[in-house]
Amino acid sequence: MAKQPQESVTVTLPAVPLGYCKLGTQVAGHTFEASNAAAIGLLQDAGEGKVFKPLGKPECGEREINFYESLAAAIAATSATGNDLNDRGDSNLTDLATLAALAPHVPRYYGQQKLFVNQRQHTFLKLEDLTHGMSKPCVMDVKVGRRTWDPLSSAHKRAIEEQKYVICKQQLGLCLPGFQVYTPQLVRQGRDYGKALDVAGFRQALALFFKSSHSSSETVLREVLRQLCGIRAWFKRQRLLHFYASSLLICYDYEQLHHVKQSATHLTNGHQLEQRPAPPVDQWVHVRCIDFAHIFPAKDAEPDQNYMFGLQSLIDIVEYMLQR
Ligand SMILES: Nc1ncnc2c1ncn2[C@@H]1O[C@H](COP(=O)(O)OP(=O)(O)OP(=O)(O)O)[C@@H](O)[C@H]1O
Ligand SMILES: O=P(O)(O)O[C@@H]1[C@H](O)[C@H](O)[C@@H](OP(=O)(O)O)[C@H](OP(=O)(O)O)[C@H]1O
Repeated sequence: MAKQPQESVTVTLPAVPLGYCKLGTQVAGHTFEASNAAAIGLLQDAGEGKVFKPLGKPECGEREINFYESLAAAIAATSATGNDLNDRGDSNLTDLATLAALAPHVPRYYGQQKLFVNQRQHTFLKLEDLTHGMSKPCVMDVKVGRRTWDPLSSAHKRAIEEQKYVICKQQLGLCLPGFQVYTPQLVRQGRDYGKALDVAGFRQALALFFKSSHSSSETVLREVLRQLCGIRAWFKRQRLLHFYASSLLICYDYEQLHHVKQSATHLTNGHQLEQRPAPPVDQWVHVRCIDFAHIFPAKDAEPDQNYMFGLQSLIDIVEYMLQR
């Protein structure tokens, strides 16, 4: 039988549902790959302000869903009982109140959503887009903790994790899998850049990200410090969970730096300026805990020293930048 001529079809991956696209501001984590239909990254919807995170490996997805669902249940229980769960002497209720207190430091969760991507159905977590409304989003993903392997990791996974970002991880309890910043040109760096950094390089990357030479960087740094201290206060209080390989996502809008500068000029020389005043800083600077794929119950109700060590290093670096 004569062979039919084959039509060559070029499929551009990812194939995503109408109204969705790749999350343009994703700086780290699992991403789409042009020639691998199984590689799935984060999606965003058209202007709705939500991101969609794929569940990934089954055990990771299950832990992350459990985390967000438990947090949602704790928030519901706390609001139903008028925020007085701590005073009732019931340890379960106290735990719910403690967990609920993490909510301001985590992206809002809107449940699960199934979407067809690359011709297969995947489950996604629907989350608040921390960069929503930013015209020039600067985004940094900082992974926290000297130890980034969880208690169920194989010896192989443990070895892989211990060989990455070695200097920063061991000395600071931090690593830098990716960031993007406007300078004003958009500069993006990924995991290879982060893996090559020593402590001085890590500090320089933060100086670049926060534009420590820019006159408005103090406003951003003070707000980042305030939010980091809020997260530290929660970790000091809680004995429920240990976070492995979890990140802090730091986002701010480069565009707003000019408004801050103009408001400052307005105040100092008394002239009327046409420009709008800057919105409140917590509307365009966000620091949130993300990535709960390796979250585990705290063993023997111990505090999460591994996370707190890294978090304190980041706070020390930000405080140092503010003093200069
Ligand atoms: N709520 C959010 N809003 C905006 N961007 C987000 C949000 N969550 C995640 N991102 C973006 O996606 C990236 C990856 O997120 P996340 O760490 O949750 O994914 P992951 O694939 O589990 O990562 P890893 O490979 O480290 O396990 C972040 O660095 C950030 O750029
Ligand atoms: O920092 P890198 O070099 O990007 O390394 C990745 C990072 O450690 C992720 O946390 C991990 O995903 P999990 O959290 O899902 O384990 C991923 O494992 P994977 O390649 O097995 O997915 C690693 O490749």
